[in-house]
Amino acid sequence: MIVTVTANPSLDRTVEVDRLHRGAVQRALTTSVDAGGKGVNVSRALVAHGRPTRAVLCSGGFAGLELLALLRETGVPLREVRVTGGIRSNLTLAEPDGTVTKLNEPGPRLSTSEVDAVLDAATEAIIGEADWVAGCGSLPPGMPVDVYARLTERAHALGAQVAIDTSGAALDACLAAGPDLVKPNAEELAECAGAEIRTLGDAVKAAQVLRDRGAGAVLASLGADGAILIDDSGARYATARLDAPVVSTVGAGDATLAGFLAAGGTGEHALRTAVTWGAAAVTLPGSSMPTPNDLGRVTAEVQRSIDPDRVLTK
Ligand SMILES: Nc1ncnc2c1ncn2[C@@H]1O[C@H](COP(=O)(O)OP(=O)(O)O)[C@@H](O)[C@H]1O
Ligand SMILES: O=P(O)(O)OC[C@H]1O[C@](O)(COP(=O)(O)O)[C@@H](O)[C@@H]1O
Repeated sequence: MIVTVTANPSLDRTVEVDRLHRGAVQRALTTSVDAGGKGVNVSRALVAHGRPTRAVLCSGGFAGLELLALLRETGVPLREVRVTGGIRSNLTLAEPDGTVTKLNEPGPRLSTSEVDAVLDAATEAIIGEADWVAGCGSLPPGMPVDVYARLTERAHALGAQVAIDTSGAALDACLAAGPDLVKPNAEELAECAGAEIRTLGDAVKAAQVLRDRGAGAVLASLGADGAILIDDSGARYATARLDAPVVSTVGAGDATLAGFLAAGGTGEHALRTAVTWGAAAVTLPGSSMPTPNDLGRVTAEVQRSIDPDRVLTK
C-alpha cells in the first residue's frame, strides 16, 4: 500500500489557446479540469494501474468539493483533512506548439491545528497499511518547512519507507531526516545541490550531494532525457522513446514516482517502469495519468553505461 500526502492539492485547469497574447481577450480552443497536486496525481496513477493506495489530502472551499468529487468519480481511496481555506486552482495555458505556461496559486493558509491534522491523518493512514509514504508537492502558507522531515520520522517509526517529491526549502529541510527516496526534477536537483546541471555527469554528482546530506536514494527525472537513479548500488540511467506526440508534461514527474513505487521502489525494473509511466503521461492532455493501455506507446530502456559528458536537452 502506498499512502500519498498532499498538503497543497489543486484543481488543475488546462486551457488551450492557439497563441497566447498578453493583455488580449482570447477564446479558448479547449478547456479541461483534473484533480491535481503531486501526491494526488501519484495516487491517481496507482489507481489507474489497480495498485493499492490512499491519498491523504487537505480539502476546503468549493474547489475542494469539486476535487473530492473528481477523485471519488475515479475511485481514489481518500483520507480528507478538512481545512477552512479554499483549495487552489492551478492554471495551465497550453499552445499547439507545445509551449506551456503554468500559474500555480499558493494555496490556503493552514492553522497550526490544521497542520497537526495533516500529520495525524497521514499517521493514521500509515498504521498497519503502508509500505511506502509519498509526501509530494509544495507547502501551503502556514505549513512549517520541516513538515516532510516530521512526516519521514513518523513514517519510519511506523516501519514505512518514505519518498519525497518537493522543491526549494521544503526539499532542503527533509534531507537530514533521511527519506529513503527523493524525486527532484533537473531544476529542483540543481537548486538543492547548488550546482549547474548541464550534463548527465553533473546530474549524477548533484544527486550524490543530496545522498551525502541524508537521502537514501535519488530518482532524478530529466524531462525528455529520461531519469537517473542513484543509490547504494551506484548510478543507473533510463531513457524512453515515444511513439506518440508530446501533449502535456504536467504531471509527468508524479507518474514517474508512481511507476517507480508501483514497481517496488528500487532497482532497474523500478527505474524502467518510472520512465515508462512518466513518458506515457506526456502523451496525454492536462495532468491525465497513464493507464496500462497508454504504456504501449513508450519503449524504455536502462542504459548499459552512463556517458557523463552527454549534454541534457532540458
Ligand atoms: N518531452 C518529453 N519526452 C519524453 N518523455 C518526457 C518528456 N518530458 C518528460 N518526460 C518523462 O517524464 C518524466 C518526468 O518529467 P520531468 O519533466 O522531469 O518531471 P517534472 O514533471 O517533475 O518536472 C521524465 O523522466 C521522462 O520519463
Ligand atoms: O508536473 P509535476 O511536477 O509532475 O506536478 C504536476 C502537479 O504539480 C502541480 O503543478 C503543483 O505543484 P506544486 O505542488 O509544486 O505547486 C499541480 O498543479 C500538478 O497537478
